[in-house]
Formats: sequence, structure tokens, C-alpha cells
Amino acid sequence: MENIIRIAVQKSGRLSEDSLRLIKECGIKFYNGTGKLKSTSTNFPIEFLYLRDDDIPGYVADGVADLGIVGENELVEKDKSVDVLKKLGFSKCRLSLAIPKSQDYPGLSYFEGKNIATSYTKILGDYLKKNKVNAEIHEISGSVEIAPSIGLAEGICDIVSSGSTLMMNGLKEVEEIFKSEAVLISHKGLNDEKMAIVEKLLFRINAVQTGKSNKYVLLNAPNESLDKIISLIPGMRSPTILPLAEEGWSSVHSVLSEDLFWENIEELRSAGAEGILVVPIEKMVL
Ligand SMILES: Nc1ncnc2c1ncn2[C@@H]1O[C@H](COP(=O)(O)OP(=O)(O)OP(=O)(O)O)[C@@H](O)[C@H]1O
Ligand SMILES: O=P(O)(O)OC[C@H]1O[C@H](OP(=O)(O)OP(=O)(O)O)[C@H](O)[C@@H]1O
Ligand SMILES: [Mg+2]
Repeated sequence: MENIIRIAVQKSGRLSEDSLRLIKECGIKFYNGTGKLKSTSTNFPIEFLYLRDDDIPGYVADGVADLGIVGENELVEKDKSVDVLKKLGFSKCRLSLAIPKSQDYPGLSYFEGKNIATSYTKILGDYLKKNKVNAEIHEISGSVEIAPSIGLAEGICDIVSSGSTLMMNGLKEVEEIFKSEAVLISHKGLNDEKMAIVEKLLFRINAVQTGKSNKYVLLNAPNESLDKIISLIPGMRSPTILPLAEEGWSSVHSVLSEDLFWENIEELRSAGAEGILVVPIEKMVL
């Protein structure tokens, strides 16, 4: 069936929940009961494959799946020929080198002639080559952080986010070698029918993501300070101004990024703004 696209998402794990949440926020309905490895949307021409994240780049490169959501770390490690359509802003982490916290760290020379345990042999190998460090790479597929304590390696290269797993295993992060977040990838050479559906999906993802990075702001302001306040919360085209029942006051409605709001909040208040409400936006189409 050409008029449907197939997207591979992680069946269970760190990417899974956020991937499925994003799809639902796009208004796409589907059933993903536990144990199901495939499901079809009831209101959008898309079907889902639920896979291990390691397998997603290969399925998309081979065209078994038209799209996939995977971490950049896995994508680069698997080195498959796919297109990256969009960074998705979740599952942010980094690939770092770590050593026992009792060890002094003079720099990358620490790793010269040593063993490093990792699940990411390609990324680590490229990094060591680029930095002219001769070290032995030990590939293990999980629980990498215990390698130094069981004498398997003098260092590791693994995913770090909060750093708590490193700490719990007596390790300290010494080099960050790769920053990663979830990305939407696509098979190269999708036909026009499939590309049309992909464009519709991207439109919805953009609307959801733009909404997430902006807030709807309402406030009350004395009319004499409206020009100053409007300059501080310019909105998409221009703020909406509504007269309050009380003479000399107006209600100002606008949209702006959360960062800009916090940068301007003090100036807004000193300009006389009060009753300031900040409301999340579900979707936003520019
Ligand atoms: N602690 C973390 N914080 C943020 N993102 C993470 C974290 N750990 C992993 N990720 C991201 O989520 C992806 C999947 O991680 P997960 O731990 O679920 O993989 P996995 O155990 O290999 O799962 P699978 O069984 O699907 O292979 C990683 O490739 C990475 O991009
Ligand atoms: O810096 P932190 O916040 O501690 O996160 C890093 C840990 O998260 C991931 O493991 P996860 O918890 O997903 O378990 P897993 O090893 O079974 O995938 C990753 O493999 C690291 O071990
Ligand atoms: Mg995996």
C-alpha cells in the first residue's frame, strides 16, 4: 500500500515514551498495547514498528521502515545511509569517557595503552584515532559502568545524562566526546506519495514543537504604559489589546518564548503590568 508510511520507534526504553507522546501530540491515534510489535493509526496514514533502538537505523536504511526515531548516538554508531529530517529535542544525553574517581586524570594521555569498555566502538574508535590515542577497545553491550571495578578496563565510554550511574559506580566523567538527542530519520529516496505524508507529519511536529517553545501571556496594564509593554511582549504579529471594565486599564494578550518572558518579567512589572498569566500552548502554526 503506497498511501501509507511506516515509522520505526523504540519498543521500550528511554526513547519509547517520548516518541509515542510526540506522535499523540500530533493528533495521531493508534493502539500500542504491550507485546504488540506493529500497529496502524486509525486517523493518519501511518503504521508503527516497535523495535530495539539499535535496529532502527538499519530498518530505515533498508527501506523496511520509511521513518524512524532514534538517538543520534545510535545513528552515528550504526553509520547507516539515511536522511536526518529533524532533531526532536528529547532523550538528550552525551557519550563520555569516564575513569575510576580515585585516578588522577592528566588528559587523554591517561588512555594511552589502556583498555576502554564501550558499546559504541565506532564513535570511540573514530575519536581515539582523531586524537592519536592508542587504546584497546572492549565492546560490551550493557552495564558498561562496572567494567573498571571488575578489572575489564581502565576506563569506559558510555552514555551520560545526570551522571548518577557513573557516581554510583565510582567513576568520574573526564571527556565528552559526542552530544546526542532523538532525531527523526527517513529512508533516502521516498516516493512522492510517501513524501507528501511525511510533509504532513513534519508540519504537525513543527506545530507541536513551536507551541512547546512559546507561551501565551495575558496581563493587565495601565493604558499609559501600553507602548512600553507591547515593546516587551511583541507577539507573533502584534499583541491583542482589550479594554478592561475599569477606566484607563487594558488587558494585553501575546505569545512569546519562555526565555524572552523571563528576560522581560521585571521590566513588565516595573512598567505597571499586573495579573500576569503564562499559559502553555499545545500547537502553534506560524
Ligand atoms: N540516561 C539517558 N538520558 C537520556 N537519553 C538516554 C539515556 N540513556 C539512553 N538515552 C538515549 O535513549 C536511547 C535508548 O536508550 P536505552 O537505554 O533505552 O537503550 P537500550 O537499552 O539499548 O534499549 P533497546 O532495548 O531498545 O536496545 C539511547 O541510544 C540514547 O540516545
Ligand atoms: O547519567 P545517568 O542519568 O545515570 O544516565 C546514564 C545511564 O542511562 C542509560 O542507562 P539506562 O538507565 O537507560 O539503563 P540501561 O543501561 O538498561 O539502558 C545509559 O546506559 C547509562 O547507563
Ligand atoms: Mg539499544
